[in-house]
Amino acid sequence: MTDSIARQQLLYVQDQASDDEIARQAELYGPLTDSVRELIEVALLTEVDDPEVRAALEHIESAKRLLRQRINPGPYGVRWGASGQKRAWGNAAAGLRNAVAPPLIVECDPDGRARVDFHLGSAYEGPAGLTHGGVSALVLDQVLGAAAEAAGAPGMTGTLTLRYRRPTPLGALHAEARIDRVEGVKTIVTGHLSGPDGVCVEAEGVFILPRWARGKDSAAVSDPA
Ligand SMILES: CCCCCCCC/C=C\CCCCCCCC(=O)SCCNC(=O)CCNC(=O)[C@H](O)C(C)(C)COP(=O)(O)OP(=O)(O)OC[C@H]1O[C@@H](n2cnc3c(N)ncnc32)[C@H](O)[C@@H]1OP(=O)(O)O
Repeated sequence: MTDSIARQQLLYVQDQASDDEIARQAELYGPLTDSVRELIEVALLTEVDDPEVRAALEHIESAKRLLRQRINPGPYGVRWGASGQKRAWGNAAAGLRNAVAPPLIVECDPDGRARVDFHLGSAYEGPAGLTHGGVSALVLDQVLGAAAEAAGAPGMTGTLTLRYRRPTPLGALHAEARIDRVEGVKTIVTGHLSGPDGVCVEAEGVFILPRWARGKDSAAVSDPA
């Protein structure tokens, strides 16, 4: 086994946190993450005068000093608590502690369907006024992957094929996915991302349970996030 695979496995952790402790952390860190996410938008769009920008910067630097006093060297990894509750809180698309995530709160069914209504603000712009194509890929990767995981057939993305049918606006969007078929360690999932005028991006993904995870307790990797 290569070092990088061994390091990757170490970041899947059963930390035995109780449901109460997980709820406490979610209540504490959720608002922090939301505030930082809003800060990204405000920093992008503010038009206040120079002194206000400099004053805001001082406040932000001071908040960072406070938070840095004790810090996980990172990344966050994926953790399971005592009841099996999963926390992928660092996830770039869905992580409760990741201000970069839109975030996606994906609803899943055990038959391998997933859907999410979400909002993309100005921080996700690609072409003027439109969603960045890589962000659409991020969203679809997550939603298709969640569908595979919900059905107990999780995997790493092997191939993700996208067809950008019409420009994706910013704002209120929807994505959904469903398992098309399972072929051994491969799960083939299809889905789309849509805006107010209809489907913007169609997707097909092949999700593969990596060699190192085969034969492991699949419940540990298949609890919906
Ligand atoms: C205990 C923990 C377990 C965790 C596992 C699940 C985690 C996720 C779970 C839940 C997530 C929720 C949602 C998340 C969504 C976002 C996911 C991402 O962003 S993932 C990051 C981007 N993807 C990568 O970085 C992959 C990098 N590539 C690899 O690691 C390997 O190449 C991998 C795993 C894709 C395949 O390697 P091999 O060695 O395990 O597979 P071989 O045994 O060679 O092949 C198995 C079958 O797959 C086909 N295959 C191999 N690579 C393929 C590919 N790239 N595309 C299509 N098919 C491929 C082969 O032809 C073979 O098919 P035949 O069984 O013979 O029919």
